[in-house]
Amino acid sequence: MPVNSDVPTVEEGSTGTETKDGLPVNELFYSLQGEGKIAGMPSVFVRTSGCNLRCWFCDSFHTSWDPTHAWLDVDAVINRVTDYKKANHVVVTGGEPLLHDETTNLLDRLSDAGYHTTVETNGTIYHDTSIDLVSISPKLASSTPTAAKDPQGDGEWADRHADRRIDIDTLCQLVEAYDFQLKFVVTDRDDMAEINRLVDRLRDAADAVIRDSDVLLMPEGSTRERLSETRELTAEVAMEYGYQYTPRLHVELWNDAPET
Ligand SMILES: C[S@@+](CC[C@H](N)C(=O)[O-])C[C@H]1O[C@@H](n2cnc3c(N)ncnc32)[C@H](O)[C@@H]1O
Ligand SMILES: Nc1nc2[nH]cc(C(=O)O)c2c(=O)[nH]1
Ligand code: SF4
Ligand SMILES: [Mg+2]
Repeated sequence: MPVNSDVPTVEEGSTGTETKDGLPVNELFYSLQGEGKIAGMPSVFVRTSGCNLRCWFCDSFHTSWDPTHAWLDVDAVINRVTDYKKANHVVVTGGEPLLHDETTNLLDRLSDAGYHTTVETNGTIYHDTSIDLVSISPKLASSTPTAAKDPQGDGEWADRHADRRIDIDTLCQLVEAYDFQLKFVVTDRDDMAEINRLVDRLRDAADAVIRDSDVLLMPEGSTRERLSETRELTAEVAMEYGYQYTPRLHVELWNDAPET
């Protein structure tokens, strides 16, 4: 279901989806989970629009930098999910799906209906809801949209992004409440120092065990061409540090096609 309607005006500093009834849905589709511990699993994806961060590399530009969506109520989302008869897994992603209070209702309803739920989140927002796997992707300094890297402006989001991207208390809440994976986007070997520091801080602060196998390294790249530049380096550092490498199966299979 491509969704492309009702584009809001984006004020400076807004998430791009100020409140209205229902959920701002950018796309809803059936694919294979491409990333993480359950990569390969047939899954329905619900992609909400609006984000509190602005990674320069965001592969979902139309949920963050230029949010586009239709407003769907939870019943409508559930109806569309149940159209995919073979799916037992639902991935709720974005944008930042936990920005929207209504996402908690969606997750509770999906769980009541018997689905396994994964939430893909940047780890800056906590909600008490029905999540079987929280896939946390904390954003590293290398994700900051500096003037040189900003995809559409002059670095206006850089400070706000840098201030918001890591919130240790919220990361602790998430790993304490749910089964989790910590999925870091690797752009360069230099990212490893920050990843190790953050994992150490979390191990100190959180009342949950964080195994090396809960730490996943994912190569940056939203195209096959870019992935071919980052994946060997990412595989090497995964072996060096004992963390798990995660592919981006959907990019390998379908490149940057929408609804994959
Ligand atoms: C679009 S984000 C949506 C969920 C949430 N906002 C987040 O960042 O975790 C979905 C996943 O794609 C990853 N991602 C986004 N752009 C990427 C890129 N260019 N290369 C690799 N991973 C990327 C994010 O880190 C996250 O794990
Ligand atoms: N196939 C596929 N797997 C994914 N896993 C996480 C995704 C996301 O955008 O959050 C994603 C995605 O966009 N497509
Ligand atoms: S946090 Fe996620 S959705 Fe938001 S800009 Fe970064 S990658 Fe995109
Ligand atoms: Mg994606």
